[in-house]
Amino acid sequence: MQVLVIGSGYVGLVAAACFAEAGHRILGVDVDAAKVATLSRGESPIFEPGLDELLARHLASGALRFTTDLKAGIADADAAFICVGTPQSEDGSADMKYVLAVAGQIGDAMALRAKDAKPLIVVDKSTVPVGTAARVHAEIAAHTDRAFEVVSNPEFLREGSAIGDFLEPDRVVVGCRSDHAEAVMKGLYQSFLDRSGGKWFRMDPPSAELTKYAANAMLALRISFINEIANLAECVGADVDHVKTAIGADHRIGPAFLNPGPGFGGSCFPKDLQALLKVGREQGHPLMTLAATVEANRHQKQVLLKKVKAHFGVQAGVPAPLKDRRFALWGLAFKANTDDIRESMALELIDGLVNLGAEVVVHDFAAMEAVKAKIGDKVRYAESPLAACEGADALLIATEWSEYREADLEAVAKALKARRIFDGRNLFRPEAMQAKGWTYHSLGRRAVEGK
Ligand SMILES: NC(=O)c1ccc[n+]([C@@H]2O[C@H](COP(=O)([O-])OP(=O)(O)OC[C@H]3O[C@@H](n4cnc5c(N)ncnc54)[C@H](O)[C@@H]3O)[C@@H](O)[C@H]2O)c1
Ligand SMILES: O=c1ccn([C@@H]2O[C@H](COP(=O)(O)OP(=O)(O)O[C@H]3O[C@H](CO)[C@@H](O)[C@H](O)[C@H]3O)[C@@H](O)[C@H]2O)c(=O)[nH]1
Repeated sequence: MQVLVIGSGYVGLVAAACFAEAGHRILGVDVDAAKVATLSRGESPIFEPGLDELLARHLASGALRFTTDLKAGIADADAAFICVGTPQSEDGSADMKYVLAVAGQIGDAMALRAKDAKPLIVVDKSTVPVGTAARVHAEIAAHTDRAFEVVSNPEFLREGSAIGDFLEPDRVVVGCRSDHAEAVMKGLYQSFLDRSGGKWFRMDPPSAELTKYAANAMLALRISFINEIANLAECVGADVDHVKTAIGADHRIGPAFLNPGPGFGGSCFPKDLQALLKVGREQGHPLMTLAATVEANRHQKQVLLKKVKAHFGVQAGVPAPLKDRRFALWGLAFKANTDDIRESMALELIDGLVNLGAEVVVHDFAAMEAVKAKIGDKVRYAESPLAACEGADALLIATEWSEYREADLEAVAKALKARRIFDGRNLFRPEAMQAKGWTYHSLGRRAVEGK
């Protein structure tokens, strides 16, 4: 099949590369000429494991090309995927300006299609509020009388494991109203489902649109829930590792997405939750569990800083109480295996420490450049995890890169001023740390004090 993929960000690039992998001919489109030039040279503008290889292979074979001009591929396209951003507006709602702009551009370009061409399947893959398929339809129809149908096909990939998620999906959700649209979508996805054993769900477009928000809301709710249980576990002397393993063994609950952390971040949960809350308010149906999820996460993003403040005896009203302290911070990305720092808790932690007068030396395996561009010399940047620890009063861990878990802690201890770790990802067990003389604070397990 011939496919236009409009928007070459995390979702568009992964979709383009994976559809090419499935044997389709893909034209990736982006308004950002610099990004298109980078991609056309075979370089990926984002860090996503496995993406570089797929891009290189399919650019070389000619199955995948990039352009700034969507007209270049519209005449022969079977489907056109909209994968542009839907950022949060000031009132919390999803900003639809990029999606509707693309709809207008598709409408204009439709004149290049033959009058008797099969209907173009316009696929909305961006995360959008219920009713968007109808809005996109109206926008395109205002520009053309050529045949088309708008389909909602929400994307569930996670950054950091996006290629695997796309090639082997748990499920594909397609909101459409015709068998022709369903057949085109099956043609694109069937080989992935054959490989993963994933499920195919055809439904109406509004249900597909709501499914995306409901999935993210449920996942975020689980995280806020386990974070609250972790915080409570500390108060009552329980260990959240035992609790999460035991509740996760109930097949109705399941073990995934029950890891306490320093507050969820990223480009999706925070904005999608706000967008769904806004829809609830507009409908006169406030979503109470979701509001609590967001509030619990706001609190959670402060938990690690609170532990640091308590340990170092920071008192309210004392100016720059940490002015003689230096902290090493491992992890800047909102989670491991990505360079994305959108809504990363690490940035809030840096703000909190710097406001208290502390010096912060940071390390990350992929997100250093993004942080440098955002906050410049507010912190110092270390070339290695060990270098970050040199002369620091404590090590703070915000992102669960596996290399951190496997670090040589004896070398870390030599670099630090004291054996002291505040771990926002529970990378180590408290007993093991205590046996080696560490002061070790983590989430939902007892804190241990070294000698
Ligand atoms: N990032 C994720 O993990 C993820 C996962 C599932 C769904 N989503 C959703 O997918 C959508 C895209 O997210 P993303 O993270 O890929 O965004 P992104 O910001 O990384 O990429 C969007 C791209 O669209 C381009 N663009 C904007 N207007 C354009 C136009 N008129 N024509 C062509 N290109 C245009 C931008 O230049 C940019 O490269 C959002 O709605 C998001 O919520 C994201
Ligand atoms: O047990 C867990 C799992 C995740 N997180 C945090 O939750 C956030 C989101 O993580 P994750 O969901 O893995 O990353 P995203 O790439 O943001 O993916 C989410 O958002 C995407 C965009 O909508 C969806 O497509 C995905 O299905 C959905 O998982 C991150 O801060 C994680 O550190 C935890 O704290 N504990």
